[in-house]
Amino acid sequence: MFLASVRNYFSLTGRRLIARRLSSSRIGTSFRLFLLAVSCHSQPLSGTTLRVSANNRTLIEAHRRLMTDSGSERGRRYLGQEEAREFDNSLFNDYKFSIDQLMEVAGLCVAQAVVRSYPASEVGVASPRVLVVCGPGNNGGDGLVAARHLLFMGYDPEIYYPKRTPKDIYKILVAQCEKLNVRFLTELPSAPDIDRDYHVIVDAIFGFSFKGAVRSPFDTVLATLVQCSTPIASVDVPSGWDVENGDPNGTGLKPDTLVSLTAPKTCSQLFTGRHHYLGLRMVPRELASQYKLDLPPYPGTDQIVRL
Ligand SMILES: NC(=O)C1=CN([C@@H]2O[C@H](COP(=O)(O)OP(=O)(O)OC[C@H]3O[C@@H](n4cnc5c(N)ncnc54)[C@H](O)[C@@H]3O)[C@@H](O)[C@H]2O)[C@H](O)CC1
Ligand SMILES: [K+]
Repeated sequence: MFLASVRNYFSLTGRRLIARRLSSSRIGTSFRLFLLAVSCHSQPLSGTTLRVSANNRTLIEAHRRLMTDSGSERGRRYLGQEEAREFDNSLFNDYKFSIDQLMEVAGLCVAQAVVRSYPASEVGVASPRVLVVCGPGNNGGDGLVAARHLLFMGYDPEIYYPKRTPKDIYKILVAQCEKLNVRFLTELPSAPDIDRDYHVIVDAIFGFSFKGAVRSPFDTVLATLVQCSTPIASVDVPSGWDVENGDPNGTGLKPDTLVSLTAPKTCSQLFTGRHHYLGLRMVPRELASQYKLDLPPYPGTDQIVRL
């Protein structure tokens, strides 16, 4: 009865990964996963009368154990925060890729994922309106590139970029967008205005270097975006999520689409949105095998693959 209710809840909320595990595993594991799921959702369990009175420490520990146990879901290996940084450094230092090259492909992948998830034919307008919210680091840079490609793909992007890091790479990306008449907003619209004016939000705020509590001005930015019902497409990591532990307090974004870059980060196992893609098809075979990455093959000449 207990497990049946839990299964019912997960099927209702579309938690496919966890539900799959719940139905196939031992009670101990099931209970652990149940704790994990509750820890990810502060809202009451709709449609059930379940109540769990475990303290946060227990939940976080359960969550951490899940992360450790399931690092190789379907033979794929996820990158933790430190590994993602090392992996990145190796692409730069050992393989001599430049940040401009990687960011260009990353942004192109994000634009492709947005168009694939929200095609104009389904959105119902010729040029779907996209709000691209950019953070201060390279995740934000991916967003600037994505906005430019979305424009060339016939979409209508606008950018909110409140904290501009004064580095040439970002200045050039901004200048390109400005020259192409992509509008930069000086203020983030309210959630109702976003829902009225945009069809998709691209979350390019934080990626794999995010750490600790969200600092200003992004605390208020996230607080607004979580209230939106417009679908969110997150770049690499849903903003507000811990790169490894996800969103145990339920305060981060809840994207509908996630575009993991190079390899999925550990927290992506907790993603429950409809579309999960892998992009940045520039991982050398030797590096993949060094990190024991079993990445899915990309179809044909595609830059993204659905996970
Ligand atoms: N090889 C690859 O996979 C590539 C990935 N790319 C993208 O780059 C990001 C990682 O970029 P990085 O600059 O290292 O970090 P972030 O963009 O995640 O953010 C750093 C930025 O954010 C600030 N910050 C960190 N924590 C907080 C906080 N709690 N509150 C407020 N601000 C915070 C920090 O100070 C920095 O300013 C990766 O995810 C991909 O999206 C590259 O584009 C290509 C190569
Ligand atoms: K992000």
